[in-house]
Amino acid sequence: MNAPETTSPENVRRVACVGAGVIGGGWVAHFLARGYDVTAWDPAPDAERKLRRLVDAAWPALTSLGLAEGASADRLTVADTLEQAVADAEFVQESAPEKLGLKQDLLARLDAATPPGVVIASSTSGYPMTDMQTSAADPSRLVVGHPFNPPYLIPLVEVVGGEHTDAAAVAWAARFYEAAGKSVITMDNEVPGFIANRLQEALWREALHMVANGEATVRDIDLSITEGPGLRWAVMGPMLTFALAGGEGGMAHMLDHFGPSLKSPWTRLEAPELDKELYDAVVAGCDEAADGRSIADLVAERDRGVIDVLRATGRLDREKGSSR
Ligand SMILES: NC(=O)C1=CN([C@@H]2O[C@H](COP(=O)(O)OP(=O)(O)OC[C@H]3O[C@@H](n4cnc5c(N)ncnc54)[C@H](O)[C@@H]3O)[C@@H](O)[C@H]2O)C=CC1
Ligand SMILES: C[N+](C)(C)CC(=O)CC(=O)[O-]
Repeated sequence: MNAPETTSPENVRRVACVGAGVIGGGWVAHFLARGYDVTAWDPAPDAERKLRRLVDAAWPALTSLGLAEGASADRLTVADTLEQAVADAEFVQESAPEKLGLKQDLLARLDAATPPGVVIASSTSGYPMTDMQTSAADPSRLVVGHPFNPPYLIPLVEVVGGEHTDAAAVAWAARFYEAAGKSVITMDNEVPGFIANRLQEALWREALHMVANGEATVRDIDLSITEGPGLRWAVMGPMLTFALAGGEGGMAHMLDHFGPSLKSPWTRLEAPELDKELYDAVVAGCDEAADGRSIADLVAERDRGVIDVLRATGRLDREKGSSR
């Protein structure tokens, strides 16, 4: 970074969130619950109303998890301009739409307006930072901090820099997210699609094939995960889960036994064409699966379920030991 960092990651008090939709709003709720002062900016005319509604909807879940000392939704300020939002920020989280040109311009604007030495993270779900940092005067402080929806409940953040990012900025961001209660995976190189999204997209691609081919309904696909592997994945990842499939022989036996099936042609399908038929089938299938529940109902149901899983697997107890 061009200037020495002004605040250590553990001492950050003021965070700016730029872009306040599903993810930016989720970040705002998370940082507020962790006791930060948060300034948000979003150019949409009704952004403040939507943001406060999102925070209000998340607050009961966050309260049941336990708020940091002094945490309050009143510590949110919605700024009139991007420049005002970041003027005093000690960390900036960008969560604008996933459009490369927009991210390039926005990160350059943020870099110009944010105090020197302050790390700026993008929530991008797939662009490499090398491609996004092209217009910034100081690209060295720009990192990816990829969250999972909703950022106020799902702990994981994937952190990685670009070719022009200073390694110190990546390390600073990882320490900051950890101090803010997140679980961090730091990548040394720009893995295409990061780690978790590569895995999720592989599953998603196969699910779309099955809907397109009439092999499974949207409901079958969701049930196959929630009543099947998804239950195990909340406890152990796919690697250790499959090691147990090898019995006492562990992963070695699992590979000897089932390794050859990896060569089956269906295990590496190309992405299906997202034509109107498939699009309509997936949207209609989700409406049917929602069974009259609104998006707000589903968000509340998801949040309750995630909290139950975090609690049942001891993650909340572990978190109590963290600094915030
Ligand atoms: N939706 C998801 O599940 C996840 C999304 N992400 C990433 O988070 C970012 C935001 O995605 P969502 O929140 O889903 O989108 P969204 O559409 O819900 O929100 C985007 C917000 O950005 C605002 N915006 C538009 N132009 C802007 C600009 N020039 N500067 C600042 N804000 C601007 C919009 O008014 C809107 O409120 C994307 O990079 C996406 O890839 C990451 C993880 C999960
Ligand atoms: C759908 N998505 C690719 C934007 C999802 C993510 O990036 C992470 C998540 O929340 O699953």
